[in-house]
Amino acid sequence: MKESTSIAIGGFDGMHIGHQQLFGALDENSTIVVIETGYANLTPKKEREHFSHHPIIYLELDDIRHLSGEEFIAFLKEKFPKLQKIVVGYDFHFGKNRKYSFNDLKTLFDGEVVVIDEVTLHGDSVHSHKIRAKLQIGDIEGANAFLGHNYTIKGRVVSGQGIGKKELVATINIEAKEFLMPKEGVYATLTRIDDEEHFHPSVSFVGHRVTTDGSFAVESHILDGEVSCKERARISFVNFIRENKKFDSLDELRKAIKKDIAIASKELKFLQL
Ligand SMILES: Cc1cc2nc3c(=O)[nH]c(=O)nc-3n(C[C@H](O)[C@H](O)[C@H](O)COP(=O)(O)O)c2cc1C
Ligand SMILES: Nc1ncnc2c1ncn2[C@@H]1O[C@H](COP(=O)(O)OP(=O)(O)OP(=O)(O)O)[C@@H](O)[C@H]1O
Repeated sequence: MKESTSIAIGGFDGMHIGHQQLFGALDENSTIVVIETGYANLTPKKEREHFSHHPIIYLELDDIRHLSGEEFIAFLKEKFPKLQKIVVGYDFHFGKNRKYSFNDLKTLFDGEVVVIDEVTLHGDSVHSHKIRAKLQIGDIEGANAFLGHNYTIKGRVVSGQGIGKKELVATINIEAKEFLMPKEGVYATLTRIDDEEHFHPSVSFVGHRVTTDGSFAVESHILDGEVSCKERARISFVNFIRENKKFDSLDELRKAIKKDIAIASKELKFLQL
């Protein structure tokens, strides 16, 4: 990283299509500089690394927020002694009270400053907070279009209530607390098990199990056969199927799940897995 000649700077939660435009302006020898606010929940921690081949360093916002424009540039030049190019977006701000913009970067930095124009989709400006809002209303397709990839969460496997396999369908239950949970309900998903390389077609439930014990669960039923998942799974959201619902009996829930499986199978049939 010390050798990097170009950097892109930002929060980069989601690594969405706007962020990707910035990465496209980087050179071979480059680093993505993530400013961690503590709010990243689309691609928390190192999850961002799945969405770029450029190396990433993480800076805590609290460690740099007090810096003046000059101090910020000096800080970057110390970290990247060969720095020639800084890439930021049209709305990038930094320093005390977010007082400095790309114009200040241009004045203060003696190299090239590339400013990426606003990236929009269907006239709507693409931003991480809008992706969060879409996920929270179950608009998976909208969120995925902004992301440029399927919204994916990862977690370690936890044990469920133990009635799924006996009374309903077998599910992998995961705990994925660092990630934003989409709206409660049932989704057509793709699930990756442990270190397998491929994703299985699946149907997943996110929400409080209001029909049974009321506890919160994220669980995935694999559609292409019985599997065993030991440690962790990734769930990639493709489509919203229906809202979470309280059923009067397990039998009714079983019937609803059967329908969910049919819908998910149909939705996922045309996807290249
Ligand atoms: C496709 C699917 C849809 C589900 N829909 C609902 C639902 O609408 N309401 C509900 O209370 N639980 C729903 N569940 C969760 C079940 O209640 C849960 O699988 C069951 O309680 C067994 O949990 P266990 O795996 O922890 O044993 C759904 C589960 C799946 C796999
Ligand atoms: N739609 C966009 N078009 C061009 N540049 C963008 C866009 N969104 C973000 N950027 C740039 O990407 C970098 C990272 O920005 P940031 O992490 O604030 O993303 P964001 O999507 O705007 O997040 P939030 O919604 O939380 O403000 C910044 O340099 C920013 O200017």
